[in-house]
Amino acid sequence: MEAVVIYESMFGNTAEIARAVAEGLSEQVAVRTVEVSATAPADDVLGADLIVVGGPTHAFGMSRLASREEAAGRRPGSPTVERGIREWLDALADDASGRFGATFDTRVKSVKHLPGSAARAADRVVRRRGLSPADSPHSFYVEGMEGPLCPGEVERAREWGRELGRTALLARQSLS
Ligand SMILES: Cc1cc2nc3c(=O)[nH]c(=O)nc-3n(C[C@H](O)[C@H](O)[C@H](O)COP(=O)(O)O)c2cc1C
Repeated sequence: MEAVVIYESMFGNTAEIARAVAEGLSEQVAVRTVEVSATAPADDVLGADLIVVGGPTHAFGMSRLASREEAAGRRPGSPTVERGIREWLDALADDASGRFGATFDTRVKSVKHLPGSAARAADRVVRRRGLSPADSPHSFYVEGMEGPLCPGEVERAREWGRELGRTALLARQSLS
């Protein structure tokens, strides 16, 4: 069983969560962690049974080029990522169907009551692509617009990774 964690991150918070999720997963399954702009979706998911996708919440949903440019403007030297998880999912072929999928995001704790979440938006696309959800979309919280992560979130992400690994393994065993 192999998992791949695909992530997008402008300020490093989602990257840290992605690494923690991968750490948790690695207790159960083989795992690769891939930054979203690094390669093409078809190569990223090759051989993966579980695809975990995460990114920052921008303007109540997944980032767009304009919101990534706005983020980059806040922190000189940060990358203007041409491709975020929205574009990555758009380019993911329908033949990824039949695998397990899970989504996560980071977002600001003080506006926790607001409905917008990149993870939920990504989850809708993942389902449309025919992946079977391994869990509900998960949010991890940052203190302010640029972070840092709230206390305990890295540990929570590691635990979620463990759970995902267990769920995906059990689901695959029950299918075979
Ligand atoms: C342009 C922009 C729009 C944002 N919109 C939201 C939002 O709608 N809701 C929210 O909770 N956080 C919002 N944020 C805060 C981001 O979620 C936060 O920057 C992100 O979690 C940090 O992740 P990263 O370090 O991986 O980039 C926004 C940030 C930026 C730069």
